[in-house]
Amino acid sequence: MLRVAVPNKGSLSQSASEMLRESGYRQRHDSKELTLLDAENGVEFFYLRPRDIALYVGEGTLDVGITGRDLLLDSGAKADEVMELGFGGSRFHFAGPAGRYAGLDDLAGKRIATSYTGIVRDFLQQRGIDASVTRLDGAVETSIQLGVADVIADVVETGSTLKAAGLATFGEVILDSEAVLVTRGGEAPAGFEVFCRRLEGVLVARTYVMMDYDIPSSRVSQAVGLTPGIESPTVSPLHREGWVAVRAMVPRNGSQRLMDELYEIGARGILLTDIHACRL
Ligand SMILES: Nc1ncnc2c1ncn2[C@@H]1O[C@H](COP(=O)(O)OP(=O)(O)OP(=O)(O)O)[C@@H](O)[C@H]1O
Ligand SMILES: O=P(O)(O)OC[C@H]1O[C@H](OP(=O)(O)OP(=O)(O)O)[C@H](O)[C@@H]1O
Ligand SMILES: [Mg+2]
Repeated sequence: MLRVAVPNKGSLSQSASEMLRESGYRQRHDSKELTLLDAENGVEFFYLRPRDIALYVGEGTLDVGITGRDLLLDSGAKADEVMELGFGGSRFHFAGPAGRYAGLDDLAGKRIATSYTGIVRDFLQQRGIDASVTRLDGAVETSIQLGVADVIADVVETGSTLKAAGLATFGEVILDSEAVLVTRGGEAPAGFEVFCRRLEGVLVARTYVMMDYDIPSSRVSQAVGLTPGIESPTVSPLHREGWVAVRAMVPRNGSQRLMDELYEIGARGILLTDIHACRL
């Protein structure tokens, strides 16, 4: 049985369960359920705080986990990132009252509030910056107004929370984060490869669409240059003399522009269809 940790609450929880469901696994229907056994697929899911997930995996108590890259690094756990999952994207930034701070040089001697003390302390140490770090559980933006800190270091997604608090980021992005799959390294546990392949299948199905079109044979090499597919496109004869049908996976982004270009060079009957799952 592969033992998998899944975020039970917060920004990553819903998308993680959705991805697992799309990968063909059972997921809980009630957010109070703490574990769920999917015996048919040989997986047991444990719903845990995303901040704790890398620790369980690093200790070897659980085999695989879904968490944020920022939470993994902050934990200092002996777990490794093995796959980006394409959701839960955020940037980790220093921020202060808008207009007051110009760059990281301004951090020296300041009081920094954050929920991610591991990341912040490592960063300050690497840069040789001397500043004090206070750990807060959340709502760190308010700590400046209340006089507890001069600067915060926090997750920024849309930036609307910072703006509402009259704060602005300064300096470079400390970390680009997203949801990732983590394991402990060493020998892969039984069932791990199948689990990864299923998630990869969903990632690819989300990123690609299937494109079909008909084109005169004389233009096929030009068309295939535009839609090379993953291995190579399928080209089949049509009943109509001098025409072929082409089928290839293409990136979802830019697929409308690609349809325009194919039309320009003589393709007709151009169809786009969603892919629901795949194994490459
Ligand atoms: N808008 C966001 N706010 C917070 N975390 C976010 C956001 N968008 C993505 N994330 C990512 O989600 C993870 C944090 O999730 P976590 O559940 O610990 O906090 P949360 O979403 O703020 O939930 P809560 O504060 O309600 O417990 C991090 O990896 C973070 O980068
Ligand atoms: O850039 P934004 O889209 O505004 O999102 C980022 C904000 O969301 C999170 O807070 P959350 O709502 O989780 O509250 P918390 O501080 O209590 O964790 C995070 O800590 C930021 O404050
Ligand atoms: Mg939060």
